[in-house]
Amino acid sequence: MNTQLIDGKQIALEIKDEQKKAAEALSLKGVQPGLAVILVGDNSASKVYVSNKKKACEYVGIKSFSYELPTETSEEELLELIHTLNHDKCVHGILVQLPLPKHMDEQKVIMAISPLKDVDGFHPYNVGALSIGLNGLVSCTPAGVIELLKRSNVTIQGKNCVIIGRSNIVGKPVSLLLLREHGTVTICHSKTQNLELILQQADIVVAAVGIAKFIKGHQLKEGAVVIDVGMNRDENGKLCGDVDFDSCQGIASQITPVPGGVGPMTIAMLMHNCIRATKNQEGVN
Ligand SMILES: NC(=O)C1=CN([C@@H]2O[C@H](COP(=O)(O)OP(=O)(O)OC[C@H]3O[C@@H](n4cnc5c(N)ncnc54)[C@H](OP(=O)(O)O)[C@@H]3O)[C@@H](O)[C@H]2O)C=CC1
Ligand SMILES: Nc1nc(=O)c2c([nH]1)NC[C@@H]1CN(c3ccc(C(=O)N[C@@H](CCC(=O)O)C(=O)O)cc3)C=[N+]21
Repeated sequence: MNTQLIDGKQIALEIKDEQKKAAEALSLKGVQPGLAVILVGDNSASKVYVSNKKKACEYVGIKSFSYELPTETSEEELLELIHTLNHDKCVHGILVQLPLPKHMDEQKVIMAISPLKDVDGFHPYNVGALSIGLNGLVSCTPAGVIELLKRSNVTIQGKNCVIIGRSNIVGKPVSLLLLREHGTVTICHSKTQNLELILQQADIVVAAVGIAKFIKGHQLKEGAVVIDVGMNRDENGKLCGDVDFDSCQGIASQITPVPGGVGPMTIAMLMHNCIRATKNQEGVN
């Protein structure tokens, strides 16, 4: 079997180009999309993501408003800032980079964001909308996984989809989206028994475990499509996924690399969500 690479960087670029066109069309109507990104504390990984998001905004034509707050910021101050941004007409999207410092209640902070501006799709309103099939804002990484599959001509309907991981930000929403696309969905987690047996049945595998090279090629069914959400460091400090990429060669039919797979799609879908949120709030198409 000849294993094909799913080029997330390239597909993300296509999506950013589509959003750039949409932003130009909005500009002709006198509308400039705006995204506020809030970073609390100085997590170095978070800083990289935040700077990637700013670059993407510049490329697409979204005005970005950046707030870098010290670790000691109180929860009340952060809630106050979110409140102000909720009412700011120039801001159509609000993203609070996670994780937050330990003294803050993440759920409380997320719930303070207006669901209309919740471009991360983390607010319970948007999570609920997804679970009952309403058209809310969908979380960026899960939405990116679906776009990768669709744009690589992978059929989801009727296929056995195995998701490894059940977190609120990846595993669970990916499962709901695959179900919405008529996949037959199995969600695995740390208490799952016989993971190997389940994996052998999978036509589509989505790995969101957070363990470097957790899944090996010999565990897959011949021809499986593999989407690797993981972002880990290997023993040499090199960025790697949850899937042992090399051992999947010749077994998987298609696979995403890390880096260059799901990561760039997360940013592209954030741009997509910002444009959508802007259109909704401005009442334009
Ligand atoms: N590319 C991107 O844009 C993004 C990448 N990521 C990356 O994706 C990965 C997952 O992230 P996230 O969902 O936040 O991680 P979490 O740590 O929140 O969740 C990990 C999930 O994996 C499950 N798990 C852990 N060990 C095993 C095991 N031995 N067998 C089966 N399941 C197991 C856990 O099960 P249980 O629930 O039982 O504990 C849990 O549901 C990370 O590497 C993260 O860095 C995350 C977000 C965005
Ligand atoms: N509120 C919030 N929303 C998020 O969407 C969010 C978050 N918090 N906290 C952290 C995670 C992680 N995340 C990534 C974004 C881009 C890449 C990305 O661009 N990755 C590149 C490589 C980047 C590098 O070289 O380090 C790639 O995979 O090719 C990865 C991971 C968004 N997250």
